[in-house]
This record gives sequence, C-alpha cells and structure tokens, in this order.
Amino acid sequence: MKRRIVIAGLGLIGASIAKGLARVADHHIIGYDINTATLEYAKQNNIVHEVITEFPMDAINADYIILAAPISETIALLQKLDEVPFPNRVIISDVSSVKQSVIHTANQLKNKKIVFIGGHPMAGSHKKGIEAAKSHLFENAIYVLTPTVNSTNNEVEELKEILLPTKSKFITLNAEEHDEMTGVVSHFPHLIASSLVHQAEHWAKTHSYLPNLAAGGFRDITRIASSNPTLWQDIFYHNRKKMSQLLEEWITEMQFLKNLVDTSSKKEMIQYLDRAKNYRDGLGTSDKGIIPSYYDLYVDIRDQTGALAEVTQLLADESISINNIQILEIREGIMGALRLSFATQQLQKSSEHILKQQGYETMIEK
Ligand SMILES: NC(=O)C1=CN([C@@H]2O[C@H](COP(=O)(O)OP(=O)(O)OC[C@H]3O[C@@H](n4cnc5c(N)ncnc54)[C@H](O)[C@@H]3O)[C@@H](O)[C@H]2O)C=CC1
Ligand SMILES: O=C(O)C(=O)Cc1ccc(O)cc1
Repeated sequence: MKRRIVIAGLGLIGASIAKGLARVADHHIIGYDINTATLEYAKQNNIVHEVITEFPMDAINADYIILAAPISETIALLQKLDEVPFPNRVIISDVSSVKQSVIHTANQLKNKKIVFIGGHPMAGSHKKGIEAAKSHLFENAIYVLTPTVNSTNNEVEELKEILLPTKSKFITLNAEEHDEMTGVVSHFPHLIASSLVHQAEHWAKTHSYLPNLAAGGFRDITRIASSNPTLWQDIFYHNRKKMSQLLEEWITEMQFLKNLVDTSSKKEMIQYLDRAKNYRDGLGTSDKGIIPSYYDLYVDIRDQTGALAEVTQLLADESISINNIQILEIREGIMGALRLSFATQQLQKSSEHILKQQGYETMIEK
C-alpha cells in the first residue's frame, strides 16, 4: 500500500515539498489548496497525484498531512483537523517559519488519532506561489523538527523518513529555541533590510541620483527586502515578542555605534568591525543554512558587450542551469564580477571548471 501524503497549501513551500516527495514510488501525494487555480496548476503539471477540494474531510484517509499554508491559516487548518474522525493514526506536520503558536495549538488537540510534529524547512526564496516551486529547494538545507508531548521518537524518525527525498538535514529543537534562533538570524534581518530600503528611499528625495549609487553592498544587505510582504507580516506577528526584544537590543547597539562614530574612536571602531568580520567569515557558506540559499560562484568579467552572454552560453552548452545571476560592482571599462548561483554544489564545481578552462578567474567563498 502506498503512503498517502496530503499537502495542504500548494504555494512555494508546499509544492516544492510535493515535487520532492513525489519522486518516491511508494508515495501517493494528494494536494489541497484554497485557491482553485493553484489546484488546477498542480494537477496539470503533475505536481501531485491527486487533488482534493473538501478539506479537512477529504483528508480522512491520509497517513501523513503536511500543512503548508501561511502560519495563521495553518493554525486554523489544524483546529479543523481535530474534528475529523480519522480511522487510523495520522502524523500531521507543518512548515511554518514560527513554531510556538503552532505547537501551542497542537498541544490543545483532543483527537487521539493525531500525532503532531512541527516542521520548518529552512530555505526559501523571495518568490511565492506554486509556479516558483522547485523539487531541490531544500537540498542540504536545515529542516527543523519540533516534536510535541504526544509524539514518540519513532514517530519523529518515521516523519524524517517520509521527508528524506527533500535531501534536507534534519535537526530537532523545541519551539522556544527555534523561534529565538530564527528570530535572530532569519526574521529580524528582514525587518532591518526593509528599514534600510526605507532610509534610502527617504534620502532619494534629496538626491535623485542616489539609486544609481546603490552598489553591491546595499543590494546584498537588502536582497531579502524583496520577499513576500504578506508572508513576512505573518512571521513578525507570530514571533512578535522576540521581534520586540531584538528591536530593543538593536536600538541599544545603534546607540553604542553612534557613540563610536561621534567620538571617532579609531581603535574601537576597528575592533568592532574586526569582531564582526571574524564571526561572519567563520559562518562558512558551503552548506545551505540560513545565509546561503544557493551555491555561488563569482566570475571576473570585463565590462564589455557580450561578456555576460559568453559566460551563460558556455554553461548552457554543458546544460548547466543557473538559478540566479547578479552583476556586482560593474563600472565602465573596469573589471566587474558576476555572481552565479546554482542549485547544487556539483553544478557550482562543474561551472568553475568550465569557466577556468576558458581563462576566466573564478572564486568560491569558503
Ligand atoms: N517562503 C519562504 O521562503 C518560506 C516559507 N515558509 C513557511 O511556509 C508557509 C507557506 O509559505 P509560502 O509557500 O512561501 O507561501 P505561498 O504564498 O507561496 O503559498 C501559500 C499557499 O497556501 C495557500 N493557502 C492559503 N490559505 C489556505 C488555506 N486556508 N487552506 C489551504 N491553502 C491555503 C495559498 O493559496 C498558497 O497557494 C508559511 O507558513 C511560511 O512561514 C517556510 C520556509 C521558507
Ligand atoms: O534566504 C533567505 O534569506 C530567506 O529568508 C529564506 C527563508 C525564508 C523563510 C524561512 O522561514 C526560512 C528561510
């Protein structure tokens, strides 16, 4: 008998999981989404084996259910599932970026057939929706599992086995430590990125040329400000206590920095920057944690017509697909750099080899 896996919410994350899990012959993937166009797309593109339209009752025969809707919707779906007279035990998980509110709801469930284990695959994109879904989105990414009081170690292992085709690295955390850590390294940086963009927009009223000077650094640090605002509002709301605490700490830190700047303390400023550099350099980029979403390769190119096309053509000739291209610090007549992002380390390494053979200077961050 195939294992019946229902995925509710077929957006970027739900459909990426569906695509990954559908690779296993033993899996029967059943999709549900509140948006009928999304369900239609899932069916037409064979992202799922079957679709259902009456949730939660149509999920009654599921062996596993993965809730992949926005966090507030996931909580509502979980409450609805509590009413379903499941004939057999069902493991329910989710993908929400914040865990405490979901786990709190799960701990209140009355249905004895439900075993809930929280989940959070820690990779994503600034895009949303089923059309942006990729089977390899979570390859080498951390996938956090947050067990509940009613889940056993064996059930956690069983869920891991189901999720194995995502090729993620599983770790188990409790919901509080998860929300604290992701608050610091994932959620809070989004707030700051947006605030930096607001500051630049404000100053662009004084200097209309300002956007043209927004070089690599500004683009790097604000990249995540281009993410899905509805998703991030939901994340900030569910992790609001931590966000408020981190903002307070940040304000204190900024006051400290202002003092460093105002007093022109050269030694202290170098020490401050040095400590940040050492810690940042030590984070590493070879695995997909929260910082890198892809495997990046830097290529030096001359700012000349056709340089970009030549690099992409060389890789296309070898059927290598590039996930993202960014042009860094390119100025007229001066050496510029391209950042090419690949889905796997193998593609990154092969591309490095091909480009080096053609005389390009390349670099992979260690
Ligand atoms: N976008 C990202 O980078 C990441 C997001 N997450 C989490 O994944 C979850 C989904 O986010 P995305 O896939 O990015 O959003 P998305 O906007 O791409 O997809 C959400 C999907 O849920 C559907 N939906 C909304 N309400 C529903 C309901 N009541 N019943 C069924 N379907 C419903 C929508 O129609 C949409 O297809 C969120 O909880 C988020 O915290 C986790 C890791 C990364
Ligand atoms: O790549 C980034 O910076 C992301 O922000 C991706 C991301 C978004 C939301 C999550 O819950 C986990 C990862």
